Amino acid sequence: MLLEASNITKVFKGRRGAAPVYAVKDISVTATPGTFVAIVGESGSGKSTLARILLDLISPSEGDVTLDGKTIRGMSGAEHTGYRRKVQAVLQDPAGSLNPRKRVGEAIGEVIRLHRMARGRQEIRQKAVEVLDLVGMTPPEAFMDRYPHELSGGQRQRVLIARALSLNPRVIVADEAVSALDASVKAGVLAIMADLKERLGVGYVFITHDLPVVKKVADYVYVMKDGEIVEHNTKTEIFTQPTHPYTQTLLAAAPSLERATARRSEERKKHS
Ligand SMILES: Nc1ncnc2c1ncn2[C@@H]1O[C@H](COP(=O)(O)OP(=O)(O)OP(=O)(O)O)[C@@H](O)[C@H]1O
Repeated sequence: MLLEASNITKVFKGRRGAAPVYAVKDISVTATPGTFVAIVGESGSGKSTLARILLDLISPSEGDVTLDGKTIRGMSGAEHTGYRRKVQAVLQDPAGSLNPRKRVGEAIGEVIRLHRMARGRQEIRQKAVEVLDLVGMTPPEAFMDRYPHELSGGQRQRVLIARALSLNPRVIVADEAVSALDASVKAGVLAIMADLKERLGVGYVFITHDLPVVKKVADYVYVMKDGEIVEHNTKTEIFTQPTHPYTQTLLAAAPSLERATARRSEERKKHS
């Protein structure tokens, strides 16, 4: 399977007579199952806009997204549904993405039922247990009846990954999916994602401003700045021989960013 965004431009109307905003400009990205692709860039560089386009939530102004050569805009209703199953989202803010009134088992079960991934209460429950197990929430039965507020941030993020997995996706688009988590929890969720890549062949388009995370898990990296991709290469090349000045600046700033993040996390712990 090959997911391709080709020459994508997205223009938003300027607010109250302001000039139009070119959120992404003529960018091309590819993703495949079993590969961890990272899109890195600072705030406002267009990463989330690209994520929303890949997830078929908004349409590009120019360019096309294709899955195995078939463009999204040419897809029938049934093909769209298939696309949205194969390309799943795991977004930031796990608290906001889960309905506070639904238990974990229900939240996952309703997605399974809606997409007819299993039939009947027993089979649906079994599938939900299976995906919770896959994300390391063990024993899964202990989590099925919990509400989101009874889970930690890392556990909520795992539930979101489990819910996405219940649809057997080939690629998961993860937008700042671990950014809000403390370092050790973040490492745990990333380890699960890497494990799913190895065991199930899931691919990722992993959107982040967090270079240490990219260094840890990515296979291939796209660097975005002001709506453009300024450089893309294998992770090793990006980290050892960055060619674009912007990538070099990002890398030079990374160690201090890492220290600042660790400091913030320490301070949060002290105050909590
Ligand atoms: N619906 C919209 N209408 C107008 N402008 C928008 C809209 N969505 C995004 N933009 C603008 O497009 C640009 C890129 O935004 P985007 O959210 O994609 O960047 P980002 O790299 O994901 O940033 P962040 O990490 O802060 O979310 C920004 O200038 C933003 O203000």
